Amino acid sequence: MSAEPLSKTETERRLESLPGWALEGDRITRTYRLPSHVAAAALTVHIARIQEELNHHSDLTLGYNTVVLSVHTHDAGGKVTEKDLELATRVAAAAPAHGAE
Ligand SMILES: C[C@H](O)[C@H](O)[C@H]1CNC2=NC(N)=NC(=O)C2=N1
Repeated sequence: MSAEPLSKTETERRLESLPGWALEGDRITRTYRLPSHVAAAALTVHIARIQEELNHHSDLTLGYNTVVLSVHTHDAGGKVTEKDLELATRVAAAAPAHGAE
């Protein structure tokens, strides 16, 4: 998978198919709200497994009933690449089963 930086325009176009995800500076971000703290913790573990599988890791913050992801590609100088979008797509597919919104 390409680790070439994507343009702001291209990134925002791709995020149109990822509801709730946003481009903030040079990162893509998403806040998930969960039914409980334990549900949020379980989603965090699930995301960690996906990140290990992809060998691509976000900053992942567990709150009372939230999970916040913020990610860019270090190997591309901290810019957004296809790898970030792949991670977002995988997380977006996994989150609903946890009751995430
Ligand atoms: C050596 C290892 O493959 C690299 O450090 C991986 C690990 N996880 C990563 N995560 C992110 N977000 N960007 C990277 O460039 C990256 N590189």
